[in-house]
Amino acid sequence: MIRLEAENLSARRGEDLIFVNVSFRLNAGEALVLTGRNGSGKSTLLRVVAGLLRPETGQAICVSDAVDEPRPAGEFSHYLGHRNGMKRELTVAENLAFWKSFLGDAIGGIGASVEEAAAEVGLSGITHLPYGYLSAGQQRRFAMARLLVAYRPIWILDEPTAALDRKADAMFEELVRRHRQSGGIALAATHQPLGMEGAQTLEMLGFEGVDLEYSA
Ligand SMILES: Nc1ncnc2c1ncn2[C@@H]1O[C@H](COP(=O)(O)OP(=O)(O)OP(=O)(O)O)[C@@H](O)[C@H]1O
Repeated sequence: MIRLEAENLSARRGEDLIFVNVSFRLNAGEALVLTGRNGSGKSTLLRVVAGLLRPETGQAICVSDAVDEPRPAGEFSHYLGHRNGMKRELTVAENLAFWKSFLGDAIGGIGASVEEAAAEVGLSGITHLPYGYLSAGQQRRFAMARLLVAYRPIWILDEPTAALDRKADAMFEELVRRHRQSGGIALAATHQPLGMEGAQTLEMLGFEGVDLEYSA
């Protein structure tokens, strides 16, 4: 079992403090949806929790039965941002194999094979193609398959289904639902339902104020 704890996070971009005093706690199977207007700091907060940006104050940690001491949350996290993070000239299989070995499995689980992950995102049989040959929707689906090839209990998702069709939305919603059912945690900035039933919400208020409405 794992738990994600964010304590007193604040972050700066350039000169500006984007948010302050953000704290939340998510247990295994739980989810948090970030809302707020454009520029309010949703992406920034997700990147801080993922360990991609250094917070100005505070920390995001993962507490796991499998490790003695709390670890930075980023070590247990997948981050799916706006970019797909795949090389166009490599095949899908090469891209996913790269991520599988680069990310490795976090303690507590084992990632799917490349072909299993392709099947999960509904795209079996085309992993031999160069990534750049695929449609935008297919490319996005394979970016989602990255979440499956390496085991990470925390999924950090920045508008993951923007520009996807309804069927792909439903597919991804199901992946997130299953991830949570097996004890995973999901953290997302999204306007879609995304398998986030029962999620907590956190409204980012940006510069307008430092108080954050936090509702369970
Ligand atoms: N690399 C950067 N350098 C300086 N400022 C930045 C940088 N990236 C983002 N910002 C600023 O930080 C603020 C928060 O941006 P962020 O992308 O976190 O917002 P958001 O809530 O995710 O917005 P959106 O809904 O448009 O995706 C914005 O004012 C933005 O201009």
